[in-house]
Amino acid sequence: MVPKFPLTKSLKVALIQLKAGADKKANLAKATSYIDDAIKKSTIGKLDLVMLPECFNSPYDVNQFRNYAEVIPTGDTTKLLSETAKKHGIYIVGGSFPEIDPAQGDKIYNTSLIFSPSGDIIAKHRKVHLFDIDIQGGISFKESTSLSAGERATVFKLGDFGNVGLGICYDIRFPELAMIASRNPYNSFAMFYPGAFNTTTGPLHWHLLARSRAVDNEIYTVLCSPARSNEEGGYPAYGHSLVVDPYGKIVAEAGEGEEILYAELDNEVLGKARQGIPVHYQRRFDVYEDFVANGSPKVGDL
Ligand SMILES: NC(=O)CCC(=O)C(=O)O
Repeated sequence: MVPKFPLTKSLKVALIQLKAGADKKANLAKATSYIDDAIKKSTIGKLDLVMLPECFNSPYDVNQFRNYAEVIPTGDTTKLLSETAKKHGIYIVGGSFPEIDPAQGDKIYNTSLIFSPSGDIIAKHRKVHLFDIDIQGGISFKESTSLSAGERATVFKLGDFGNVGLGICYDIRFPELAMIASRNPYNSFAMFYPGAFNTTTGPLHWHLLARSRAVDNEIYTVLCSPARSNEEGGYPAYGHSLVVDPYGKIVAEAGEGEEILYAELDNEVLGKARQGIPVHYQRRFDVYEDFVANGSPKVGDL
């Protein structure tokens, strides 16, 4: 008998691995056209959710974020994603895009929005850990030169399916966000990460991190990347959008180009993983602290 676990029914998803260019209008048109196509051509039956990658409406470039930034909820990107979710009656994980917040002195954030099938925003996550790295002979990137960091973890209710945690790309390197989302009282069944790893760090850690967060927490991890760009001087996104199950097994993986990736998050698999290998219930909080229940992590959805 499979006990009752946090994913109440299977969730059918499509991940849109697309390449964004300099023209914002064209990026938005491409995203909606891919969403329409994903729904029309679904190979797994009726979809519940469609996900976009990190920075899908702009180049991934610290010098460009301010030029593409929009106020939420009045900006074009928010309006378009809301209309698209409503038109199709589907959840949308709106990748991420640069947000400008006039209430915070015009600070810019790397922000992800989740839309319900009626077009309402049900969650908003501002990237908590900014991507500041410098690998000799590899890649240097410093998001903090133009972006500000979010101040809280994000967990939201995905209708009847259950709870989900949300992070953006570099956030996946910090196990705490997934740990917070998967433990009581949040008890999420998945972490969603729009993310743009690159050709240096992707081969090193993309799969390892997705599988680690999945197996540590016995949850699904869902990572949606931009397609690889071969433009001179552009950010070399890794591609390989990925869905990993609670055993740490890859259930779907994209290549490097533009692609729609379909996957089903199976509630029975999640139940069986937790039943068969019950680490989820064997933690020794008498030996080490349950920092999620006893501490007070900052968690929100909007
Ligand atoms: N967009 C990002 O946060 C990139 C993160 C990344 O590539 C990494 O290695 O971490």
